[in-house]
Amino acid sequence: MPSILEGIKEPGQLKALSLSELETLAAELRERIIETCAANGGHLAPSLGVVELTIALHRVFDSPKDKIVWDVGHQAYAHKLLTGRNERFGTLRTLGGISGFPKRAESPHDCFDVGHSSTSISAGVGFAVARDLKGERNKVLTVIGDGSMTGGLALEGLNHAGELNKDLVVILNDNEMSISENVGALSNLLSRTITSEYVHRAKKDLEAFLEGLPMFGKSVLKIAKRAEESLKTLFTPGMLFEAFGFEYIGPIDGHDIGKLVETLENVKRFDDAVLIHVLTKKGKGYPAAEANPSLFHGVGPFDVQTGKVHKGKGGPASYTGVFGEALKRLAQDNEKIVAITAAMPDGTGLTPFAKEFPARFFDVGIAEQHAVTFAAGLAAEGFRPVVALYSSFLQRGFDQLCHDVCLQELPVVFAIDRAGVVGNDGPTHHGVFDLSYLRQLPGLTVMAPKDENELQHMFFTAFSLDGPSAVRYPRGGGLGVPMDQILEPLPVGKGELVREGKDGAILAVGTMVHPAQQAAAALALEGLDLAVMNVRFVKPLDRDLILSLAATRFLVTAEENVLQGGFGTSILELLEECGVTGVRVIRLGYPDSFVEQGEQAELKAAYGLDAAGIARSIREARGQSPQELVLEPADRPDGADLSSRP
Ligand SMILES: Cc1ncc(C[n+]2csc(CCOP(=O)(O)OP(=O)(O)O)c2C)c(N)n1
Ligand SMILES: CC(=O)[C@@H](O)[C@H](O)COP(=O)(O)O
Ligand SMILES: [Mg+2]
Repeated sequence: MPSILEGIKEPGQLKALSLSELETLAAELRERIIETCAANGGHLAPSLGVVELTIALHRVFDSPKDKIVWDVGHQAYAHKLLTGRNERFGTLRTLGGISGFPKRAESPHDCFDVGHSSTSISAGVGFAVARDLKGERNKVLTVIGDGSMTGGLALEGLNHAGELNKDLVVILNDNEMSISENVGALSNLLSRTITSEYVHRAKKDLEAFLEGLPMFGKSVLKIAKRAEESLKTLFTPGMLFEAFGFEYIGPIDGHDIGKLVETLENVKRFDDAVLIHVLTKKGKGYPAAEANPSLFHGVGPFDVQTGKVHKGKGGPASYTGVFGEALKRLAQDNEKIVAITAAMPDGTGLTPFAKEFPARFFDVGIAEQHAVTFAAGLAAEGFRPVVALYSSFLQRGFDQLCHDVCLQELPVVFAIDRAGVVGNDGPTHHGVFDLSYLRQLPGLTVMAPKDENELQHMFFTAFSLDGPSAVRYPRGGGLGVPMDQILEPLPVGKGELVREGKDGAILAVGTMVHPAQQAAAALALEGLDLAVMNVRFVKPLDRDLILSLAATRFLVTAEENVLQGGFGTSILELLEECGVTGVRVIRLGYPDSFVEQGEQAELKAAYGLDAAGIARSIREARGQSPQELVLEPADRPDGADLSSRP
């Protein structure tokens, strides 16, 4: 017998289902989500937590006329399955497949593209105001997690929405988790257990205070005891959201479809700003994910039966891990070093530091802007903060980087992880803009390591500088190079010539150095003798070395960044500035379009940023016919004996 899910081609069909059929559908959705994430990896725990909520939303409202705006969008798998994408769901997060996030281009039911957090309320206010200006009638519903609610943008949205008091429903999906445990005062307020602890503590403090006053006796203590109930009422999330101008409903059980449907039916009739506080369990329905929601937040392929995540090939330590270890070592010698993350202690490799130096570690929640300015304040008082963020999330903190750090020349170190393409998370998460937005900032030193050993020296260098600095490095494993035990500062603004050559030079940044060496080795066999420079410092540039290489009259720049305003552009600027003419410059990088999702290697190959692609571009530029590039096993990072065709 076909499952209920197989029969759902569009969400309107949910209206005909009974409560028990909806419950069966919830189980089928979970099964489909689990099997797909087990094969492809994905945001399993967030999506499992909102299965009932998603069913209820589609049962009560009429998408796409009614707008359902997901925050982050990593929890929208059930939404995708109920809106005509069940058959293609097996392609989730793969090249050319279904996106892991809502995407307008993918379905009319995805009304807003997303991937970064805390955008839903602002977007929802936009939808609501647009609706009213156009004189249309539809509901606007935003679904935001407790973690995403800690982002400043969400609070800006709430602030505006409450004042406008438009017909807007904000659903707060409170699972008491961000990727790791949620943090911050707001999270404490939302938390059911901590709320009651807080009330208890407040009561105890009041009692202690009153006992200390001789003129008050036991009778006042009795009053204080009675005050406990009033305190409970006082310290509720409702109070906060009502202060923002929202009607507060909840908290309600987010796994009770009947209750959710009933609540949403009631809310459908309101035309004010309403906030529904829904309590859910992250990972609901899959024991391994319930037990370890952080691991299963965004998980790689795993075994469904055992819940064991498949190990990769083993391989070298990740750049992230090397950063974390190097930072610990540096912090042992320098007590002024403090570390800051915006809700990603594991992802940025700061967890070991946090364990060793709990008082010097700060998780500020999903608050990149605050993270950067907070670091600036610390630096102004003589501390040496490192702000560890993913490249694409640092985009949020650009003004703070410019205005609060660089303008004041404060020695804040930026550990910019996930630079370059990140893989299956796709365009919202690729870190392909940072070189462009970093290199324009006066006084900022910008480094990119060719391997994980150089990464640790770069952090040593960064902490030895008097001004701001950034080290950008990719997602995933290093090259497996030997690691120096003694860390040393690199000469600032000096590159490294890793291969000599008289016919031209490849100027390669970070992850591009190794493939550039491979390409140069292959082209040497064809009679083309190219030098390779490990750029190391995108800012300040090693002008002398670059100008000496320009004497060959053929320069190729290679970077994992968009070509617009990136490293290659800086070379054109340098040549123009120095009046150097007659040099052919080929710039390799990502184009002026958003890079799609796919495996990192697939994407690099597709954009000509692997060894084969670099060699191909060089041959084409020199008018040579395409040839097969054969890589020697020793040239490959994994040592595998493979050939790549350009
Ligand atoms: C601006 C930004 N910073 C960081 C992230 C990484 N990130 C993705 S989901 C997430 C936690 C979200 O928590 P919550 O909103 O409570 O959703 P849950 O996963 O608990 O359902 C974080 C930190 C992001 N997507 N966007
Ligand atoms: C949704 C989100 O932004 C994060 O969960 C992100 O997917 C994490 O990616 P990494 O696996 O690179 O840490
Ligand atoms: Mg949460």
